[in-house]
Amino acid sequence: MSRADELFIENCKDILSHGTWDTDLSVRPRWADGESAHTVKRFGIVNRYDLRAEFPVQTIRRMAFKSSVDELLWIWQKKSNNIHDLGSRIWDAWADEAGSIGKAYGYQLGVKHHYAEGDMDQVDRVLYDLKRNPSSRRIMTSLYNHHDLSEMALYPCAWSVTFNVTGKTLNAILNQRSQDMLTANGWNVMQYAALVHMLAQVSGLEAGELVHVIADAHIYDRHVPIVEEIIARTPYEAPRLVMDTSVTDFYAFTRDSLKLEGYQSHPLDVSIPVAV
Ligand SMILES: Nc1nc(=O)c2c([nH]1)NC[C@@H]1CN(c3ccc(C(=O)N[C@@H](CCC(=O)O)C(=O)O)cc3)CN21
Ligand SMILES: O=c1ccn([C@H]2C[C@H](O)[C@@H](COP(=O)(O)O)O2)c(=O)[nH]1
Repeated sequence: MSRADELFIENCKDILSHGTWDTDLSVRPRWADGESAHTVKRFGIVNRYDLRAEFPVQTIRRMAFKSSVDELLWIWQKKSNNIHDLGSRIWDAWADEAGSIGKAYGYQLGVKHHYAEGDMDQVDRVLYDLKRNPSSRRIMTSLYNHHDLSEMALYPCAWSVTFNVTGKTLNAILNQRSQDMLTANGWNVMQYAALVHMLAQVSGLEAGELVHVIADAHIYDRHVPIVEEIIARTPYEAPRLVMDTSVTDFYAFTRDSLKLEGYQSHPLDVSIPVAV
């Protein structure tokens, strides 16, 4: 069975049986009908995915792999904060009339900073260090810029990545302050796993481990029946990730450069409501 399923099932069972509900507290997120979106949560979940063993994609529910890679490229490659540059509608609820989500995600990665080696944005700094300073312990990105929080439609959730080169292997820690388990756990894991594979390929490295650290891992009240249904299913084996190996420049990847070969999954007939 896919390791991504195993961990998701384990995490959700833990949250549902030992989690803490915020039903008695006032909360920020709302459902489309205006009701408060409450959650049950566990604090401090750490999941390790060995990308050498298999690609971490859930099979207990069909995952929109290409769409998740498209969002990742929107943030990391296009460095855009405008939904008109995104292929899906997943950020529509947070965009203004011009399509902007404010100074969040892609905007932060596109800001140039001054370093001793020259002016670069955070992505180019990572690409530079992976090639020229692989022994560095300072290869990391951060979207959580307090100076700009008041101008972000939503504060960054998957907010920091620490890269580490060990031998010829590229490992990464994804730090996430808040995780909507049903909507985005599988989504965030597969897109950041894809990022590690892409960065490894253009840096002459092999993808190693993805460590996912989640501070607040929660399940929304209206998601509980859907989670219960999907975690009772029997997972399939993980598919194989096939990458276009001719790509040597991170900026040349497209959503079609990565494919899942032999992806078997269970269909999900209901649509998942997303709390805004
Ligand atoms: N409450 C909440 N949960 C989130 O996961 C979340 C937010 N808000 N706000 C910002 C982004 C938007 N995210 C989203 C929102 C929707 C889907 C979603 O509907 N995914 C579907 C269809 C994807 C497609 O259009 O292809 C899926 O099946 O994965 C995924 C991530 C993750 N983030
Ligand atoms: O990549 C993402 C983006 C967002 N989320 C979820 C986590 C929370 O449920 C909401 C954000 O609400 P906050 O009150 O700001 O924590 O969005 C995610 O899981 N992954």
